[in-house]
Amino acid sequence: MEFLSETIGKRVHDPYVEESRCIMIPGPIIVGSGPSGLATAACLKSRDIPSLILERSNCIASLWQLKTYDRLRLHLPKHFCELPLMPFPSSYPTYPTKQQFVQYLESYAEHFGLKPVFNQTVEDAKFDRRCGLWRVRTVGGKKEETTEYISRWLVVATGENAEEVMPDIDGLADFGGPILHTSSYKSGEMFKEKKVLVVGCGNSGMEVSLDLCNFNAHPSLVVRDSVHVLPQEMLGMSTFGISTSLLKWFPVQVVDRFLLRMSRLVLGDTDRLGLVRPKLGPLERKIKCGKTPVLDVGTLAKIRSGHIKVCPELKRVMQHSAEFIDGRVDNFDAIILATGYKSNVPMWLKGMNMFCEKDGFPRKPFPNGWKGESGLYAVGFTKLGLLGASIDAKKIAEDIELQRSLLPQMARSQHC
Ligand SMILES: Cc1cc2nc3c(=O)[nH]c(=O)nc-3n(C[C@H](O)[C@H](O)[C@H](O)COP(=O)(O)OP(=O)(O)OC[C@H]3O[C@@H](n4cnc5c(N)ncnc54)[C@H](O)[C@@H]3O)c2cc1C
Ligand SMILES: NC(=O)C1=CN([C@@H]2O[C@H](COP(=O)(O)OP(=O)(O)OC[C@H]3O[C@@H](n4cnc5c(N)ncnc54)[C@H](OP(=O)(O)O)[C@@H]3O)[C@@H](O)[C@H]2O)C=CC1
Ligand SMILES: O=C(O)C(=O)Cc1c[nH]c2ccccc12
Repeated sequence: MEFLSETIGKRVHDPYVEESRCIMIPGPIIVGSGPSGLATAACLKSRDIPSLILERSNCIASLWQLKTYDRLRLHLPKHFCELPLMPFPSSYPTYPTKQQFVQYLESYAEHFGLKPVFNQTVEDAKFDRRCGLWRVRTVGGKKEETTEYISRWLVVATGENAEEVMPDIDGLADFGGPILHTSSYKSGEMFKEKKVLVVGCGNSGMEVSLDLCNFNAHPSLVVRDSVHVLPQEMLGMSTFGISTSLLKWFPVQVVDRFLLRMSRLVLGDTDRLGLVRPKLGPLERKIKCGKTPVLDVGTLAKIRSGHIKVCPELKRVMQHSAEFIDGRVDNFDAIILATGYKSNVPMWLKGMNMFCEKDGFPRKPFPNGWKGESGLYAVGFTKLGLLGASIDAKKIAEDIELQRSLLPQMARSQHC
């Protein structure tokens, strides 16, 4: 098996070998080498099942390595974020830094011998009913060539954050200063003393605003609607940990009432700061609408002290300023779009009912979204972060092992 995957690896990387155009894969094809893809490949490997990971970028965990800011830390305690079969080093702090998390993922890939094929963007994946196989077409490599990979199983691990959401704001194209999405923001270094408009108040908008303050920039945060802000910890424990424990015993509405009462005690009345709370509670809203509550890591204090201004919805943007729906106009030097991300599955996975065309998520909600038909799987679309990805990965590996054991011996040894 090892030998075969190596041969395949060579063929894939060798642009002069004729067969590299169409490659039969002995195990599942996994699209995406983020935490979800790596976790699935590791769980498969632990069951002696080889897999091939296709990754559009040139490294593992590209979201974490290329699209996040320097000061990012995990905002859930580390034991909720570790991948299956390998814990975080005990020397890591409760909330590891981005660099530590990436180092952990690098060690994880090395430990399980995972070698994704980089620079391979999956542009099309179809199930060929005539032969019962998946045909996955990629573009990439030095010569931007097309390759077709063929397998019995396809694991979608492209993530909930595959593409940036770019908002349609009147006049944005006329703005004279820099406009960047949070996925390109590294630090506030280049914004010292500048007035920066941050559009969007999810965790990214909140944390980027705080980072800007720490670099002596002057951020204004657009809160167009409502938002739940919770303390990262309460009663000396993580809010996320308390929530998951309580959810085992109480209905979500009861847990939400408790969280809101505690938040009020720890953070005070956030409505007074312009951060109006939604009608649905924080966990119920996360489950029903996929909106992650903000875990406060210091932004509220900066709003309270006036270092971060809160603004209502934007009406329009002009060359050096912005107008808000309350009629207020203010000057800005730069705009940061903290407007979130979306799935890209509908762009490349064709003809399968498992994913919703509109939002690119599995139609069945957690815990049932991981398995589709014809050997199709989804990992990391649970809206439960890394914890959800680990749960999916384990189930997928177990299921593929079962499916494989049902194949006739001949087909198994021929890997198709
Ligand atoms: C700033 C930020 C902080 C976060 N912090 C936390 C946290 O503390 N805890 C937590 O649990 N979750 C957190 N999350 C949620 C995040 O979704 C997970 O941490 C995790 O990255 C999900 O892993 P994934 O593998 O599913 O997706 P990703 O990490 O997005 O990996 C998907 C991979 O698929 C590749 N890909 C996409 N499309 C294609 C294609 N067509 N062809 C080939 N490859 C493709 C991408 O390049 C990428 O490498 C955070 C998210 C962000 C944006
Ligand atoms: N430390 C950590 O662990 C961090 C984790 N994350 C995670 O990464 C994921 C992505 O987070 P994030 O990037 O914040 O994205 P989110 O989708 O969570 O938030 C996007 C925000 O942008 C707002 N928005 C969208 N369009 C507009 C518009 N036209 N005008 C004004 N506001 C707009 C949304 O408002 P509305 O709600 O009204 O649609 C929402 O508040 C989340 O799961 C988050 O938890 C992010 C940063 C740090
Ligand atoms: O950080 C994220 O994006 C996650 O999805 C994990 C997460 C952070 N805070 C939460 C609150 C409720 C459920 C999941 C999360």
